[in-house]
Amino acid sequence: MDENQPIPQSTNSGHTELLQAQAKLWCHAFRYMESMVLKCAIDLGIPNTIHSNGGSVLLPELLATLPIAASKKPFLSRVMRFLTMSGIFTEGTSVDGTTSVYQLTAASQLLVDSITINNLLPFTKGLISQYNFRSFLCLGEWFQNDGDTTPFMMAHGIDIWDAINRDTRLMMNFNAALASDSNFLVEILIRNYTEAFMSMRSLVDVGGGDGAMAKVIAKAFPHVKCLVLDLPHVVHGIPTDDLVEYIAGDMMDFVPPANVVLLKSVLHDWSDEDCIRILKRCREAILNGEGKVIIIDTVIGSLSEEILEAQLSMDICMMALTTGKEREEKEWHKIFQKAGFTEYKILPILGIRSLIEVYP
Ligand SMILES: C[S@@+](CC[C@H](N)C(=O)[O-])C[C@H]1O[C@@H](n2cnc3c(N)ncnc32)[C@H](O)[C@@H]1O
Ligand SMILES: C/C=C\c1ccc(O)c(OC)c1
Repeated sequence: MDENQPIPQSTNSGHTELLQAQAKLWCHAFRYMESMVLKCAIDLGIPNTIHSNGGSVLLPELLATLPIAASKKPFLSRVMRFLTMSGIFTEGTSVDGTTSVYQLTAASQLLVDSITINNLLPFTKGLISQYNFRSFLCLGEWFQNDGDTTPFMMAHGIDIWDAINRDTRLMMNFNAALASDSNFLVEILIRNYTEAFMSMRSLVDVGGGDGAMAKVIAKAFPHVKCLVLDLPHVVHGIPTDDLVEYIAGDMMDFVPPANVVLLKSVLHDWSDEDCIRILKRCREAILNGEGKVIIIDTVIGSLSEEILEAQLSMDICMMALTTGKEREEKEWHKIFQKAGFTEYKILPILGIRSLIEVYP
């Protein structure tokens, strides 16, 4: 056969569309393979290995470096082929034409653990954790249930915040996951939102976790007094820090006073009623009514298909794990009004997320 001839497709069977629909169905039902095989690559340390090898690795080098059993070596190229198809790696042929050479893509560069900046490995691991998978398996049953529960609670017997409270490992992984996301976004913020930081006097990061974002802000803008409010078991596990002050408390009851009140990835964990309650506390915290609330969360809608898919996927994730949701602008507008705020401005400067300034 002539090597340059494409393999003939079944074009005249009269069943092309039907067979394409079958392929679509296989792909859809198999979408979790993208998660599972990515998890496999992370477990084996493949992104780190390619990075430490100078960004490019030959298959035999990869096989020699990774912790894999001799009998499993013939299987690795299939994992790499799959992840190349889904945009995690690129695959080419070595100069001498005898073997494959793999490189990182922009996406897998974010999974390199040795880089402290732009390292989304902890967050990605969090997304593909067993806690999540088990919750998603309960989604159908949850819909048939009238009780006041979440798929996470059905799977694990307790809600996500209690689970984090009881399981130290989960708390460390969860805090590290969110901290990596915050570190990623705050670097973009200090470059693109500089003037706003310059004019701040004090900032309280409500539900600020281990203080990752507050610490970067305090370092970049030393004139801003930074506070972090989180639940007692989160705050008590954190070593004290000269840059930020940690306050243990419940944001439903009290938010310490500040010029700017920050809520990142917090409101999407909660129902509209809970968000209104949290926002009322935040509004009361703004010193002399001079300042604002800054929300970093998703406003559903994007011209980028990939960003929209990420937003709607995180919405399902919030449905499975929490009592929250991702919101469209009109839903945000309603809760701001009900919490007593007058105006807001959406700055779509953070990809999947937006920065929303809300004025008292
Ligand atoms: C999704 S995490 C976001 C963490 C951080 N803002 C970030 O984006 O990196 C939600 C945070 O809210 C905290 N939280 C949950 N309930 C809270 C409450 N009632 N009062 C204060 N913090 C709370 C959790 O402990 C957790 O750190
Ligand atoms: C790490 C995986 C899950 C997760 C859970 C709750 C959140 O609010 C969240 O915000 C981005 C992510």
